[in-house]
Amino acid sequence: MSYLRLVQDKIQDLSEAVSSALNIEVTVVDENLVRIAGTGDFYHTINENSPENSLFADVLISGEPRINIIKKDNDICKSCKNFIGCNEKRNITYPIKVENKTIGVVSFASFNLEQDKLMNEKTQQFVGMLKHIAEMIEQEIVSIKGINKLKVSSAEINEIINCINMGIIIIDSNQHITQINKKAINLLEINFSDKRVIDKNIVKIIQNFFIDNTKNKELITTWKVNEKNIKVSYNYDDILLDKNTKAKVISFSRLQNTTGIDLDDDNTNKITFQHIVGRSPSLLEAVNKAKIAAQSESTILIQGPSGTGKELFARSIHNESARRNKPFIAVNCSSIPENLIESELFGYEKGSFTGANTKGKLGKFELANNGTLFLDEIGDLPLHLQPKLLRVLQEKKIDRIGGAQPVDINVRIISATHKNLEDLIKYKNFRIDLFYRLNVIPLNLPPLNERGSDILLCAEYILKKLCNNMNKEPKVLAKDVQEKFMTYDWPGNLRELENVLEYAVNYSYHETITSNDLPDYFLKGALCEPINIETLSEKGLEDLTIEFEKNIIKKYIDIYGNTTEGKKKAAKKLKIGLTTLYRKLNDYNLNRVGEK
Ligand SMILES: Nc1ncnc2c1ncn2[C@@H]1O[C@H](COP(=O)(O)OP(=O)(O)OP(=O)(O)O)[C@@H](O)[C@H]1O
Repeated sequence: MSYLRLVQDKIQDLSEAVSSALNIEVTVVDENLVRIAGTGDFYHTINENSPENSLFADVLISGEPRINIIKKDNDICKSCKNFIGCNEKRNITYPIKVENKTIGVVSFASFNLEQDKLMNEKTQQFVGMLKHIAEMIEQEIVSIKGINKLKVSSAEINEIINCINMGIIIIDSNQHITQINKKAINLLEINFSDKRVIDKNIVKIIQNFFIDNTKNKELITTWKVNEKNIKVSYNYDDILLDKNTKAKVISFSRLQNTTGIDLDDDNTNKITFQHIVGRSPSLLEAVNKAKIAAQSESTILIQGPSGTGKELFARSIHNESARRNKPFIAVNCSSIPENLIESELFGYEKGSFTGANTKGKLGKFELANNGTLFLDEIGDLPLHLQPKLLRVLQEKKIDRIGGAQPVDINVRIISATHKNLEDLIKYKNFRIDLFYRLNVIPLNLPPLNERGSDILLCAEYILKKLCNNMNKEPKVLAKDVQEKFMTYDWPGNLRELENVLEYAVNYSYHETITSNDLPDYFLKGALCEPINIETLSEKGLEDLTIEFEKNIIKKYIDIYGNTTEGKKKAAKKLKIGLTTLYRKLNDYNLNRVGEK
């Protein structure tokens, strides 16, 4: 994986902003010549390779900018494999360098006469902007590399790869595993923690491990793990962790086996309605409605605030439906970069995304065939993909990217959102026709603070589970803790309850959990503490802003948990990228928040 890929969605956002401000097209290509971002015509070839004899390759190799290249007159362009298919007129390409090594290029291009005139007139200005963009990207990469360098062998790198919804294994030049993410552990069904895998030769885990030495391909193979055959599609990249350490990053996902049982998602601990705790009328109404819905084939839309159990409901419905032995595939529409959602959902044909010879990729719809597709955070599905989803719902066919024929599909859709879809419809961010198709059976989950004594029932259930998992003696809540639980607002709902209890189980040394064992933020009770004007007078606005930001970040981590998942949630709530959150946690020395 190139470093540019780690910030792909940011670079795409930046390219789109620059393109609309300047009215020219922008693209960024990484050191493997893979297009990372692009606007206009370039957009359609994101993730594809540029030819090896292209202008971009020339800038990558020389490390020098190429200015005002007119395609029809330029020798490199004329000998480029893509000369005929390329509609560019004029181009300025600038190298992106990190520590004097060219790791990619950023390019402005014209595709019509108006853009061409503009580029000709403003060449110097554009070169200056390209230099600036290249430096911005460089700074972002340097900060990521900084983390890598500092913590190459620490949990930090693991946290980053844990955010990726694919199995990731990093091996050194001796084939010893240096990092593995949780998804990989799940997919390979290894029943012990990453600590016992790290430093092992990969063949001790994947007995028949062998890497086909053709780069940039997505390959399909069957790995033997603990005498079990696991069919995967994988690819790999060589990376340089620091000056001397070469590593391979293997990314993979699991494919359906011949029986059609879901292998892609960890649905092994079959969750059913029995796992949904609570007796409050609003919850029971939702459970009863969901049980009836499980017997039908209609689409279901689950609405409710974050952490109220939407995924738990979706899995329960699937596992009690006629599709229970077929795949349950969950997709979080907000965590996949916008430019990748289409290929994630619908897949692509061989050759349409390059890594030119790739065997194509199955989309989530096909992986979920005959089963259930859970579209979480459906409110974040980009507008331009909404008609495509509507078509699948209406016609039960999908169009793979680059595919000639539609593919028949039999998938039940359960979608969920914490957003108010009616509001999104009002502001034209969600199509009303799609809403009606998804919302055949609406399920509304109440927030925890409206479930009355369910709070204590859930607390008891979660406490038992936690003590069991953490090998601790069973614990109970002191009376005053129960009272606090009943009056607290629970903005993070069940997830926050789980986090508060996990903290308490860690820090209580007695059978009874008292207030002393609870995290500070919970005891203070509110997300934002009131501002005391008296204590502010000495500080300037900048210091106060920093302090405020630090407090907010700390409290969100407290609520959502100091885990990768928790950080993802916190970043989402704060509307910042995960990389930004990591940087701020580092800057504010908050990497150990949540610990007393
Ligand atoms: N009624 C319940 N009883 C027991 N555990 C629950 C209940 N509801 C939710 N949980 C637990 O709370 C956690 C959060 O639930 P879940 O992920 O399903 O919420 P969500 O609404 O999908 O959250 P988000 O919108 O943030 O994705 C999970 O660990 C889930 O098992």
